[in-house]
Amino acid sequence: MAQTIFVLNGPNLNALGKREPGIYGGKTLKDIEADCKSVGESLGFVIDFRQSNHEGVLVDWMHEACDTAAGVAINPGAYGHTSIALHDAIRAISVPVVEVHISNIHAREEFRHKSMIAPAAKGMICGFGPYSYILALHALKSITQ
Ligand SMILES: O=C(O)[C@@H]1C=C(O)[C@@H](O)[C@H](O)C1
Repeated sequence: MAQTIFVLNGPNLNALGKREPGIYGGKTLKDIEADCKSVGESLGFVIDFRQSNHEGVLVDWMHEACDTAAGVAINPGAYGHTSIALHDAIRAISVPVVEVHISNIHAREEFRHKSMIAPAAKGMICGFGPYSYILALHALKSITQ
């Protein structure tokens, strides 16, 4: 039976492809979704790929994942640096969560260096471009056997 993995995306990630391509690359979120679904299938996962610009929606999806998914990969966007609500949502659920960032947040502006959710997550992958998502799927495979 294939396991479902939620891949959640936060604010402004719907603009990938147009948004600062020098930092985030030229792939659209649709391109990344296709990559995740293809690799996910090879790992025995069904990928439920979603994006919202709204913090509370992401919190609601985190709770939903607890009931219906084996794990979560989340690129929280800027909410990664600010959201106690997402931190608490991750602590509230029993499935593993991997934080993903396309860019290396530690090599950027100071305000991006801190993650509010990494301490609650299983781990974080950042800086490998869109491939960061693929690495997160492999990480989830290794801990959801
Ligand atoms: O690299 C990324 O995917 C993250 C995406 C964003 O939208 C930023 O607010 C984060 O600071 C970095």
